Amino acid sequence: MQANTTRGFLWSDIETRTLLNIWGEQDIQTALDGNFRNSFVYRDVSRRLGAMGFERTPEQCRVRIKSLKRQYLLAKEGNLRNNGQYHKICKFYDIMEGILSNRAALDPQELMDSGAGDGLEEDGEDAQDGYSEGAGEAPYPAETEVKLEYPAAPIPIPVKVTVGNTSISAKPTNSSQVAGNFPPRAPKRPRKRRSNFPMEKLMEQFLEQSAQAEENFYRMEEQRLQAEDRRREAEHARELHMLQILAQMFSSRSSSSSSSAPPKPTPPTRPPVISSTPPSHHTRGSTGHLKHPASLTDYFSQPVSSDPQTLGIRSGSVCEERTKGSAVFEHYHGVGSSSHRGMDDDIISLVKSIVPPLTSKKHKGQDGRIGIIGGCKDYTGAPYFAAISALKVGGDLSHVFCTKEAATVIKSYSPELIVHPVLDSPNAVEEIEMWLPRLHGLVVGPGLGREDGLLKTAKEVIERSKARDIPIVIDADGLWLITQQPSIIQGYQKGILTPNFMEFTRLFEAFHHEPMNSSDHRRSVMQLSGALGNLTLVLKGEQDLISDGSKVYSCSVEGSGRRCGGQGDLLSGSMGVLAHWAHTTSTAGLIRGMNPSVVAAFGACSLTRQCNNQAFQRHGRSTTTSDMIQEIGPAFKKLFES
Ligand SMILES: NC(=O)C1=CN([C@@H]2O[C@H](COP(=O)(O)OP(=O)(O)OC[C@H]3O[C@@H](n4cnc5c(N)ncnc54)[C@H](OP(=O)(O)O)[C@@H]3O)[C@@H](O)[C@H]2O)[C@@H](O)CC1
Ligand SMILES: Nc1ncnc2c1ncn2[C@@H]1O[C@H](COP(=O)(O)OP(=O)(O)OP(=O)(O)O)[C@@H](O)[C@H]1O
Repeated sequence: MQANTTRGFLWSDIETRTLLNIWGEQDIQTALDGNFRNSFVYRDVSRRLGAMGFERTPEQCRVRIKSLKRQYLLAKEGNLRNNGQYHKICKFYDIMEGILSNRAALDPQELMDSGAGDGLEEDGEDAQDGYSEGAGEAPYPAETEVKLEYPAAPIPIPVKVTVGNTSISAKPTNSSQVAGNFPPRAPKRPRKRRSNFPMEKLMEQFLEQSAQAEENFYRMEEQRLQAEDRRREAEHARELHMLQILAQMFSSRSSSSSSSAPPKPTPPTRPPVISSTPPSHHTRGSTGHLKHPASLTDYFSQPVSSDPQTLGIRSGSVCEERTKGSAVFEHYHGVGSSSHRGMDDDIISLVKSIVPPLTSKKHKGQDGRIGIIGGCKDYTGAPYFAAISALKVGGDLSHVFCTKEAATVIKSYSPELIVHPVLDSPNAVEEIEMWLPRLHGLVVGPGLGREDGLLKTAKEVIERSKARDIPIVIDADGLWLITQQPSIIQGYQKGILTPNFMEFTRLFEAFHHEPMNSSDHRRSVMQLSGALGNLTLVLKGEQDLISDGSKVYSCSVEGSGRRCGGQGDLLSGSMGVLAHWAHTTSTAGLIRGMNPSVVAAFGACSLTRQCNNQAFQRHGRSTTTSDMIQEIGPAFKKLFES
């Protein structure tokens, strides 16, 4: 028997719909119809579900289907079809109806007649279960560790029914009563009243409330599991960070002790990045980037300040700012400062700290599920570049939401991508929104085009993603949209805009209603970021300038002279993943005094430029974005894992 490896009891609507779609496929139905044993069929169902990004064991799939069939039967038996109540009992009634009505082997009369249990068992799906249905959903063979779809102990469901002015309470003993053994008559009621009582109504209310109780249970379970997930992720991030600090402490100790030369005064060439303790505790390592706290406990327990006012700005210089009792990011570039190698290294070490460890404890999806909104008739390469880059950086799943016409083309580029041909469908927003709860980051714009309908959909998706607090990177045609309606993203702290010079100029002029001062890009970047509500802004170019309105960071990792189209898509796709990692790490309190969006932006810019450099060394003038994508792995390793 297979042990359960998934986390939750609760199936989301989208997960259930996907399961039903798979279960309803012709070959699956045929296999189930024709076979006495069905375990291999559910293995296939589970595998297909996994390919869609939902990890469930075959046993869980089977139990879920069984439960759905029960709900379907209840709704059908309850004869609620005509008054529209059936949806409350069986949310997926229509889909079930569609599948089961096509099932040749299933006699509808038989379905209606089979009062207790599943009522659908004759089709062979459950014939080899090895357990009986009589005691409800719970009874698995003893050795099975599968988490139950329903709680092991039946939930007593108090039912309150109002008839005229009289309230009646009924207490079923367990869920199997709800399922199949519903008493033919309501208990303990005066004969006179019963004769007037609308039995159908009573049953309807009873079923409705039992479904409600079941739903409440699932909701609570979901909340518990989410809290558990967050705790686990924070723990992972914390462990990793402690290891990194330890490694840096050791390396700084060993390099200073291995040196036979007499100790020199500490050169001020590479100032430390992070200080977690008040000035009196500072002990600067001779070679490390981190100002080592007196102890690790101190490091994690200090209060944090990321307030730009607290940090201060000193134009054109590297400076140390010490604020009593606050962890401060100690140096940065003010407006107009030149790039500084030590500075780059310091931010790179922060990027390193957001990279999640690769461990055997994780399951698919935990390191990032990224959505790309883009891909239309004219542009299929851009969303592909963004989506594949997200995977190559270390995201687990990449979804592309594109137009129908673009979908097959994008799929044909790569089996790695999950492609949804929904962007131009009439209910595009709802179709995309179904996936939002599962996405950790969104990239809007690569290859989106500028058709009104598509831009309107993109706008709605951005709004709904903001409501879910999802990091959003906006590039290319997404920036066109923002130029028309800046309020869509203004002030959203998990938003990052990545304009090239042209796109930046359009945005700037839309905001400031005056031409941009092209002699001082730094000032313009800072100004526009401030006007956007301290949103993180990346002006791409010879140097990538990154600002969150309080400081300007410049990324000048060496690239090459090759400017092939699509490099910006590599940048935005990888940034989508890094933004997720940075915000997760920041939530765990592990990036201090630094805006996580800036850390992600800096990481993605460095990576893109490094890829460009490496690809150019191999291919020279013939370098393309695909060549750069091949370099993501080695470049990432070189920058962030060395
Ligand atoms: N393989 C694919 O599918 C790819 C598809 N892509 C997709 O194409 C869509 C349109 O994007 P886009 O960037 O071409 O459109 P747009 O903003 O009108 O820019 C064009 C104009 O801007 C100028 N210009 C550009 N950069 C500049 C700079 N740095 N500095 C100065 N000027 C600059 C340039 O001027 P020109 O050289 O013509 O004088 C030109 O006039 C979008 O969805 C994107 O994702 C791309 O991702 C590539 C790979
Ligand atoms: N002059 C340059 N020198 C070095 N690197 C550059 C230069 N211009 C751009 N880059 C790098 O290429 C990345 C993409 O910038 P680019 O200006 O090509 O974006 P884009 O025009 O939006 O791209 P796309 O072709 O995908 O639409 C930048 O982040 C930067 O790292």
